[in-house]
Amino acid sequence: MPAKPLVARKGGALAGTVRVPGDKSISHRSLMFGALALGETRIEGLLTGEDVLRTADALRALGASIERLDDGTWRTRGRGVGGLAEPSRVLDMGNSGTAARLLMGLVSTHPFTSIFTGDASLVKRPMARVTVPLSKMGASFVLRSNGRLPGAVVGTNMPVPIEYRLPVASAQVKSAILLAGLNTPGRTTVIEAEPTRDHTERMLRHFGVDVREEVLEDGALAVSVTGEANLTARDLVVPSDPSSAAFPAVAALLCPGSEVRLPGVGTNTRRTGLYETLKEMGADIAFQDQREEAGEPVADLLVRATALKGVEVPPDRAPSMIDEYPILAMAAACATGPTVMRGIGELRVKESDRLAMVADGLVACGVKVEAGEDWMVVHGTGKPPKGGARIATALDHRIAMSFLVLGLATDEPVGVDDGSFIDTSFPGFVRLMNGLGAGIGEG
Ligand SMILES: O=C(O)C1=C[C@@H](OP(=O)(O)O)[C@@H](O)[C@H](O)C1
Ligand SMILES: C=C(OP(=O)(O)O)C(=O)O
Repeated sequence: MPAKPLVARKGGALAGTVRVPGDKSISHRSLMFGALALGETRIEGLLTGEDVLRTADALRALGASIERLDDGTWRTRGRGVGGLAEPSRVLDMGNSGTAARLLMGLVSTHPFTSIFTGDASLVKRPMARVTVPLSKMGASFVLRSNGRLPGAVVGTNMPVPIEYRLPVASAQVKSAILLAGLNTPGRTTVIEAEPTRDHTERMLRHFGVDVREEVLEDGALAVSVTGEANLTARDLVVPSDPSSAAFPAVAALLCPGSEVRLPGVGTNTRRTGLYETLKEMGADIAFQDQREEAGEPVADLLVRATALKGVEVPPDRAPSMIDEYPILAMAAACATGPTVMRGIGELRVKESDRLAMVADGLVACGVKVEAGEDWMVVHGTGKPPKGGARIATALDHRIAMSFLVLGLATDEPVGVDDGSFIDTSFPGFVRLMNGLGAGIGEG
């Protein structure tokens, strides 16, 4: 893919109503569970970002039927739990950690071999976090010596259920194990000390699977599925992605006079830590017409420009806003006083080392930042920083979008070296932002 440099310039207020694309986490799972269900599943609002298209392609290689219909909805015809077939080609998961880790879980309890790879970002990300528990269930793995892809999954024909306590807060690891557990006799349990996004659990229930949750004595949550489960095809509606909505929302907060409405955004509390934090910073954000669609809560967001103040983000909030720290840091850079973020070491193993990329990029824009292994403090001065930098994005969509949002508020423009990866999670980002009045262009 050729690099696509983009630049954001300060303009007037942002105004209007825009629907941001479907939730990425829910979209991946819609296709995966549709591929496991018996019967036909219709999916409305599926994200057609590159990451989700990789999942669709891999599931086709595993024998599922997945089609996009003329009306924009998607239809899957599943193979039943345990019914996937050995792929005759390498499964290239592109930029997507979620696709790679969840599908590695899924195929690990199917008796065949699959080979996984990814792009220059994905092949740097740790995979032992899934291969360790999945090995305990009986699968074998051949990864590079540093525990990275490319690698092969040799699925087991005699899977054993496990009880596994997550060493890192990760919905991807939890979901990989639960997916493996679907084709495993007996009960597979994942214990999480800090609750992570629960889209897998909610969607499995929507498809008729008995998912149990129990709070343990130490406060941890045990989530379990009983295997050799049957998924019954059910229609799905994918809400707009709160992680994508964060970009126009923060842009509206930072550009004086703005008022932006974002309808149908997912408001699952395991995802809304950013919004809670922004409200603590004083943000004028209203959640209107709160309702439920296909097992997930949604609301219309109304965001008005606000002068923000720095806050200390509680570390136990990190799982509910893990992808939102880059955009929070942009808001923090314009706020009055320091914003303290702790317990964010996981940012170092995302599409890029997001902690370093955010800190370096903000410094280049004239912001004072302190950072350590798993923490960062952004010192805002109460007005937008000077800007005037070109930011390296290292194949990371959220770094690109975050700095473009900052550039809408800074005196001098902010550019990114490559915006092409924005399409992995937020196709149409530039058009949508410019439709609200933003000035993002090529260059
Ligand atoms: O389960 C998911 O859909 C995701 C979980 C998170 O990753 P981790 O599980 O690695 O924290 C998040 O960063 C990612 O964007 C999507
Ligand atoms: C971390 C992310 O995604 P993934 O892990 O699926 O690559 C993200 O979208 O910010």
